[in-house]
Amino acid sequence: MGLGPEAAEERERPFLERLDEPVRARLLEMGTPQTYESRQALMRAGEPGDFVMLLRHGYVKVTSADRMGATVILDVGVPGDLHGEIAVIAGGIRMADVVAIEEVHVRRIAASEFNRFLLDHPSAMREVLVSVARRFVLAQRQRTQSWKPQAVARVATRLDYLVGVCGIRTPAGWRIGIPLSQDELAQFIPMGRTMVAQALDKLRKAGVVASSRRAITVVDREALRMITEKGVT
Ligand SMILES: Nc1ncnc2c1ncn2[C@@H]1O[C@@H]2COP(=O)(O)O[C@H]2[C@H]1O
Repeated sequence: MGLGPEAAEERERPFLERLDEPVRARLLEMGTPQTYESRQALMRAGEPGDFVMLLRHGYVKVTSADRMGATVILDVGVPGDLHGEIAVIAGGIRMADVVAIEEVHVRRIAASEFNRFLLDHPSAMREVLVSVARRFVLAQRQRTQSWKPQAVARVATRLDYLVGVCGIRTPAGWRIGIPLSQDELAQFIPMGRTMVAQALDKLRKAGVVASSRRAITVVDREALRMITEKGVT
């Protein structure tokens, strides 16, 4: 997938899926399995990075606090994603919290073991680099989009991204697979909750999305993508 400016705001397939079979099998033998309950932190900002986590089942959110102390969701993580690589590679502290959205199963791999694995498998090293580069590109895009004046266009952009990450095809359209609350959706855009509710209402009335308390379905993705560019009134 290209990373050009006109590319949709999508990310690569999860890290694990991008590895060749023998390398993937080797990685899956490493570390120890662990389970986290919904809302439990897998790792916390500021802690030393002495392990990485390979997500095997369930969704997580990567969160940080803005200058006023409000929580911002930087991204969501899906099965196959790798977390904690930044502090492990840079040898520093965690840059964000990673929190379970539902019950999650991971493999926790010690930093020393993971670093050895990367040296032994240059193709995996490259894929870690791809993940980090991709996050960098998305963060830059998000930052430049935060001044998009149209609230509806900003909400539409994030919904389109979520469809790319965890969309489930249903007869009614693309259901967003991650059970995000309205507060979490607001933290992900990021935008005030009331503005998000108003934007969702406009999208609903335009026949682009259908939503209930924790489930959003993108009924018309083409129209959603048009709105990410032009907005609606
Ligand atoms: N903007 C981001 N998007 C996606 N994942 C992130 C982002 N920032 C941090 N992470 C992940 O969250 C982890 C927190 O611990 P690390 O800093 O070790 O490594 C980080 C990445 O794996």
